[in-house]
Amino acid sequence: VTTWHYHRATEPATVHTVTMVLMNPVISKLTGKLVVLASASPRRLEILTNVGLRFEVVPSWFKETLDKRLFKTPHEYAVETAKQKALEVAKRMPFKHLKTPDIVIGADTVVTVDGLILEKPVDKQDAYRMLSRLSGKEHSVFTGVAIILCHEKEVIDFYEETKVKFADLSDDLLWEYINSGEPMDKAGGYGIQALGGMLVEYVHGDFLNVVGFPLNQFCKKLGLIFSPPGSLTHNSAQTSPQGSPVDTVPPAEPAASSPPGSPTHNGPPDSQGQNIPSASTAHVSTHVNALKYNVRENETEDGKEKLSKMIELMDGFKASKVLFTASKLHVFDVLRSSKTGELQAEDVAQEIKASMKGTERLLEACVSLGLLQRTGKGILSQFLTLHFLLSDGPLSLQGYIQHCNELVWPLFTHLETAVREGTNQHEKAFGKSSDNLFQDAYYSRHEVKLRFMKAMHSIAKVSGRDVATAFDLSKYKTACDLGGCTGAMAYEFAKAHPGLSVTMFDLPEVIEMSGHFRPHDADDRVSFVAGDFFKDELPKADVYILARILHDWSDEKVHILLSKIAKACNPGCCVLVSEIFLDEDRKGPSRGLLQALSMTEGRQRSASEYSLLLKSHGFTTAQVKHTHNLLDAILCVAE
Ligand SMILES: O=c1[nH]cc([C@@H]2O[C@H](COP(=O)(O)OP(=O)(O)OP(=O)(O)O)[C@@H](O)[C@H]2O)c(=O)[nH]1
Repeated sequence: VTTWHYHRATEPATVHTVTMVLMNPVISKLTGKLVVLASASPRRLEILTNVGLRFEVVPSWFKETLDKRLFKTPHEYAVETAKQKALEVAKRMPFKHLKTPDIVIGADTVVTVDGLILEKPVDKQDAYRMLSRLSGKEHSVFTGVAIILCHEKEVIDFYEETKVKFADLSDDLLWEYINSGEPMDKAGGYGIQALGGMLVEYVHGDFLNVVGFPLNQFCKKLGLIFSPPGSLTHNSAQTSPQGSPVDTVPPAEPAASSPPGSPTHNGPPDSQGQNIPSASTAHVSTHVNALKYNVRENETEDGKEKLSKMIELMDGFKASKVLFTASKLHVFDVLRSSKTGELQAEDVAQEIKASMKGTERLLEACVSLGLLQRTGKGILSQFLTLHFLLSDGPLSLQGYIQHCNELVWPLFTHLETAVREGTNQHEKAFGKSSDNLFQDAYYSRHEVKLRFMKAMHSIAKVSGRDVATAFDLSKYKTACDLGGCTGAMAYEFAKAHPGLSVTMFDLPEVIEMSGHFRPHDADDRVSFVAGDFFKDELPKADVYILARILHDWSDEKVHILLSKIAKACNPGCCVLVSEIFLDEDRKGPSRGLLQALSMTEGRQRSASEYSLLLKSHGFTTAQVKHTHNLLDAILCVAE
């Protein structure tokens, strides 16, 4: 007994010392700072205490009630919840606790299976539902973590995914487990660290992430936050207790000028064989390391990846212009029209009336970008992308490609001024000022209007089916597609919903040209009405469709339009908004954020921003659909 006690008494101390030594470079960065864990989870407390972190616990009051449908992925939901938990504490502390923390850490753990997000069960039945769903299957556990740097007003967030497979579990076993009481405060209804471990066949990934806190990644992030690459202190990277690196600094190599055996930037090996920075070597060698790190960044895998990303970005505009030019010169149409679908470069040059040398270069560039395929010596054939690139055909993007070439490209050449002034550069790009972009620019001249309409038509054709089938509209009889341009979206809705008649409502100058785009098998349930949705009375309908409309307008204008729709709606009627939905943290998709750069008064919004705008006019969000096509969709029902 004595011996046992002796070990119990000394072992933790030994572990503690080693822990402190190993974690010191990362955890010691927090010494003297007020670190707050915004979590009531005893597991998180234990995990962080075990590595020697000193912190206060202030459980968050944030209710985990974010609308899961608004998130494209479960990890975005977990990260956003973690962020909200941490922010709530960061905001509350200066008032309630009369002190401002330096750092607040929030976390949220969820389990995902069969496309569902499982949190903590609300009762035993709920736990049974969760566990029986997990039985015999692999599921993912995501923990989102947010680190708030209160003084810098910065949020660093990340997530970790671990895959866990459950054995086949009998009902008896499940109930026995549920009656133990363990599932109730745990995501997915089990605690892998305790009895729940018996349910598990395998774990792929970070075990502690399942328990509630991805310690390894957290330490890496701390390393990055407090020792950014190239800074004078970042060389203190060591290994975590598990032996994995906790900093991004590549393994130390002796500097070229160092004599063999001389101390590296990490200092001499300590008694455990670990490199601990010594007070005398750390500072000097940091310079060497900082320099070495910068110079050699392109030699690491991570550095190479970043470099190739940079090159891709620098060349991005050339690639776009190759696509625009090949499309404008009808290269893809020419290839399609050849009997075999294959042509020699000289034949293409002749057909498109261009120089041999220039055509060859263009074709080679198209091959390198995956737009065309080379099948033999100098022979090019149509590639899979071709149906998007032809000037006609059901999925032609040509209209949109030419819109990008003729309208968006010139605007982007003035991006610097647009950024400086915060305005659209239409006047600079086209020599004409415009108060109303649609009236003054897009619809001013016949060919410009046609080009613009072709662009809208392309987008509606390519994304229309996914938008039209996003929700069950079978109980509705009539729809009105506001600003529906060529009617392509309206026809898609009519096709997808046999009981629906669709009115396409747009400006008279648009309606007069919509006949050009009428499909040969046009459905007579689609009708066209001319009017201005800001000024004129809206046609009566059960469903109002706003596809690619709201992003063009400020919140103020959106409110004007939505209040008109709300007036026209009876309870139960709905509004379907289809747009690119920004991620809730506005970190993407870049397609939406890049488009915003040439906007005038409009703005890109997230699904929850659209949801809020509609809510203020009495519409409750019923469903959100991320289509993975050009446009997403949200359906909101009038109360
Ligand atoms: O195997 C295990 N899986 C999960 C857990 C614990 O489950 C909860 C997850 O809930 P949440 O992230 O919402 O955190 P809370 O406990 O509610 O605390 P907050 O105050 O941070 O919201 C978490 O406690 C995990 O530790 C487990 O123990 N084992």
